[in-house]
Amino acid sequence: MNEIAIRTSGLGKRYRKKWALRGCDIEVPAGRVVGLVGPNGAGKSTLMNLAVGLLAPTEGTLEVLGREVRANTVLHRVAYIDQEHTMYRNFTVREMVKTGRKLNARWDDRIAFDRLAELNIPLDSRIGALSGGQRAQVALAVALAKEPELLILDEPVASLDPLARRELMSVLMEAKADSGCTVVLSSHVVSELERLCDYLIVLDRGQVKLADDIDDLLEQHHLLVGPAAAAADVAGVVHREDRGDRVSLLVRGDRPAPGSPWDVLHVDLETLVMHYLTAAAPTRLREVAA
Ligand SMILES: Nc1ncnc2c1ncn2[C@@H]1O[C@H](COP(=O)(O)OP(=O)(O)OP(=O)(O)O)[C@@H](O)[C@H]1O
Repeated sequence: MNEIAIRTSGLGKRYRKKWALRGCDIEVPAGRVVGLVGPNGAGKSTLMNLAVGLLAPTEGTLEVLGREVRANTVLHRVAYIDQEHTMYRNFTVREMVKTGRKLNARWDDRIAFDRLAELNIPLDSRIGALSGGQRAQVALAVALAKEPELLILDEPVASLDPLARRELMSVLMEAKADSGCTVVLSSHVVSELERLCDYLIVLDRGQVKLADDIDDLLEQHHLLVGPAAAAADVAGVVHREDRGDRVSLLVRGDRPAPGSPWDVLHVDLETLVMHYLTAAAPTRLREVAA
């Protein structure tokens, strides 16, 4: 298996005059569960669509599973579930599985049928008659029957209620444990990703703000709270919040030496991401986030 599942260099995609993604340099290690986060319009779907060959780059390079993405080079090894869990609504569940078998060279019916049986999803139901949670489960079962090495899911739980979200994520994690494939999933909800993912990519207005192991990110960052007058001496400040003569700093780098004027606090992932996004955001967004 390749050690890098997705490698991009200077990757960019422009729609007419507007860049949806630009200067994107990432290396996603294989076998990981990757969270892709960012506000609306950050470029998450664009990056995912590039990775599965649904869009062509405007500039830069993109390799998936060790090969440059061109029509059909690697796509039989990649499965993609879009935000709408797009499927033929008039097909029955069984017909969806059969269609998958016809369309894919690599395919194992049993993977889909076993998962659908475990979830008590009737094979003769029409897709359009299923609940949102069931439809998402069928989309996942069909994607897994492809035995993908890379599974990409664009906001897979956005339209689901909390119970259906939990069930889908638990099936996803079980499948990941069984197959060892690389999983990339996007979400707006960082707390949801923290439990599932071990690698994080943060996008904001088409730019990569962070791309790293979650454990490393948490290890490398800390919050310093102390006198505003001492802030100028601190290196690696990502975000600053002033409160009178006190200041709170999100810092990437070494912790201060003992005896410094700073209280050092642990930072959780949600706070970390929010600070990166507000650090880069226009004033209006900073006010909303405060
Ligand atoms: N087909 C298109 N034509 C023109 N502009 C587009 C098109 N698709 C996306 N964009 C623009 O590109 C930018 C990135 O969009 P993208 O859908 O990749 O963001 P996203 O992070 O997935 O957003 P969301 O969380 O809302 O789904 C946005 O400004 C969007 O308006």
